[in-house]
Amino acid sequence: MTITTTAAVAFEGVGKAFGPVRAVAGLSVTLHPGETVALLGPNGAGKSTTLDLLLGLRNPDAGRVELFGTTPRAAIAAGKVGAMLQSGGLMEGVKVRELVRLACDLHPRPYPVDQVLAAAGIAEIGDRLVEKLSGGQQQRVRFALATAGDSDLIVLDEPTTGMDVSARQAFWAAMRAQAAQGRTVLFATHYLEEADEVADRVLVLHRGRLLADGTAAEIKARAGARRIAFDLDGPVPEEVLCDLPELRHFEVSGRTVRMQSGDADATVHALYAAGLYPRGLEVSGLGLEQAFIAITTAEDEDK
Ligand SMILES: Nc1ncnc2c1ncn2[C@@H]1O[C@H](COP(=O)(O)OP(=O)(O)OP(=O)(O)O)[C@@H](O)[C@H]1O
Repeated sequence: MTITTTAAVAFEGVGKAFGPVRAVAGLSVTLHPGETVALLGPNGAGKSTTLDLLLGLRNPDAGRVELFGTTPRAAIAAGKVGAMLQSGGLMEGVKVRELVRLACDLHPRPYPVDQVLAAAGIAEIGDRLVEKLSGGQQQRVRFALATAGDSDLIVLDEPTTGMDVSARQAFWAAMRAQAAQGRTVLFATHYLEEADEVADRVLVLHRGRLLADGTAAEIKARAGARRIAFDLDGPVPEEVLCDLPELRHFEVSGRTVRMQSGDADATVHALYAAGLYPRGLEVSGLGLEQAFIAITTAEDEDK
């Protein structure tokens, strides 16, 4: 892979181990300016380690990380990157406005404090002490710190943890406004619906490796499977269901059967051939969440 100076983020063969655990293993990926990218993966997939490497908070054991054609540290020193990390505690004993003002003062190309507070939806709580805020409000303050100036790349590690549904929606509206200004946005999430709704591109990480890279629609298609649901009039003969061709998974609830199949036509045909008469038959594509489970499960079975 050639690293070009136009890439916002370039990982080339990056590895990071903690003792025997390979947190990130041979990761190569390029993010282009203006993309909104979700980094999706289960617990321990390597998302936070990837973001730490990207921000220069850890050094890779192997490979190279570049932001805008330079080292993470240089890019950060130049104010090109705003980050909202999962763990970082907020300074105590200061008011929201004071903390945001400090972040603005530290940024080479700061925005006015009031603008930052308003964009993050915390203008009304500027006079509150940071430690008195709810978890969701603290997340907004972290977001304000990440967007205190004119950065080209915004990195967010599970930014909506602790937010309720309406706070989440408001947060993503603010984030979209940032992306609409041409910034590159990279966020780690467990929430598949967020990746589906917010990101132009989804990177699926599992055991430190990149399992899939594409639009949410491509990831769903890549999982290949279709969802089949129907009711049966009589008792459900699970032994017959087990033998259906291409079946990946099924669950029975009362007389309702839900299954995933690699070839819905073959599975449904075999259902009829086995003498079963499904009622209310529905065949549909997988949601992103099911696609994600299908991809990561297939990977585990290959081991
Ligand atoms: N400082 C560390 N020391 C030892 N092992 C670590 C350290 N940091 C991460 N790991 C391990 O590396 C792997 C990847 O962890 P990482 O935190 O990057 O995953 P994650 O995808 O962010 O998970 P989560 O969604 O739970 O935050 C895990 O197995 C984790 O236990």
